[in-house]
Amino acid sequence: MGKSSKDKRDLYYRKAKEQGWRARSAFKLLQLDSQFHLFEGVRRVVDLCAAPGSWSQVLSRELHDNVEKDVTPAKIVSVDLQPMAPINGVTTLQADITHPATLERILTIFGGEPADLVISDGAPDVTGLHDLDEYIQAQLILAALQLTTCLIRPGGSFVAKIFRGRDIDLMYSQLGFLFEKVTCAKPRSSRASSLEAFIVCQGYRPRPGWTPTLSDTVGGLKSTEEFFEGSGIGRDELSIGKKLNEVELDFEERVIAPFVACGDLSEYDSDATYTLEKSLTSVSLDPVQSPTAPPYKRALEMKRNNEIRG
Ligand SMILES: C[S@@+](CC[C@H](N)C(=O)[O-])C[C@H]1O[C@@H](n2cnc3c(N)ncnc32)[C@H](O)[C@@H]1O
Repeated sequence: MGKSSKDKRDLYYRKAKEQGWRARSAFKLLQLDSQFHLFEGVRRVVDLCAAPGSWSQVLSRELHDNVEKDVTPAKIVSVDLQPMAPINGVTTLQADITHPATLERILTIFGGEPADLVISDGAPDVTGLHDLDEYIQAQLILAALQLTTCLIRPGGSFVAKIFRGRDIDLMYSQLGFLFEKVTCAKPRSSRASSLEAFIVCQGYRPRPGWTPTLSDTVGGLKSTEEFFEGSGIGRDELSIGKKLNEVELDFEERVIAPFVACGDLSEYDSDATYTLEKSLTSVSLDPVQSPTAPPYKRALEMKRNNEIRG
């Protein structure tokens, strides 16, 4: 389907074309970096769910092409189910982030050294069934987080796209067990009408003695409880965000991540009213053909068992 005239009017879409970015999402990462200085001191970085590759282009420019002559460029690994055209200084992997072998492939490229930064702009195909879409998106974030905890060094950072839904306070509180600082950021280039935002998690600090591990079955993510097993964090503590969501509490008692807007407002195109990214618009429920096959499989099972509505 061709671009509508509304798409063409979008400022960031036009700017991306002019500046040679593969997608307008490049500006989201640039604006997040200008707010949070994500790239400072980064030697190894992973871009999860990276196709078509505008975030990887940003990483390539900032951490490879533009570094001083006497500085060794960072190692950049980009992962997506879709093939990606090559980018200077970037190793691309066509792989599923929910597959345990993907972790080994990344670590091999890093020579067994941990990453300083993991970013994830993951989005599954939407089905239009709200509960199903929310479930699959949550699974993708959980997959990115589980992979990240097996990959990053203490003190490292994790950035991921989220859609601010019902259980978001729960996620913030769980991330609070893993990182010193968790912020929810909405870059100016992210359409105002969209629920999209980014969690910026800084200062990874796993509990002493806890070694995070992935499930060894394909697409078989660990549940949050299984994942945190052995960390000393109890089930009650893990569900505290949810509990707090269910009752009206005084504002200070709720676990709320600071919310910041970033980027320069002056050029913001208020005309852009649509909410879905290009990659979110196709619909596929085929568990084999779908780019997010493992989560879909589980989601379809859940739908069959009437565990979710829609
Ligand atoms: C919004 S796009 C990413 C855009 C990218 N950040 C950029 O700047 O060009 C979302 C991507 O998530 C990928 N994706 C979805 N599920 C995935 C999975 N299980 N493993 C790897 N990639 C996945 C899709 O293939 C899609 O390319």
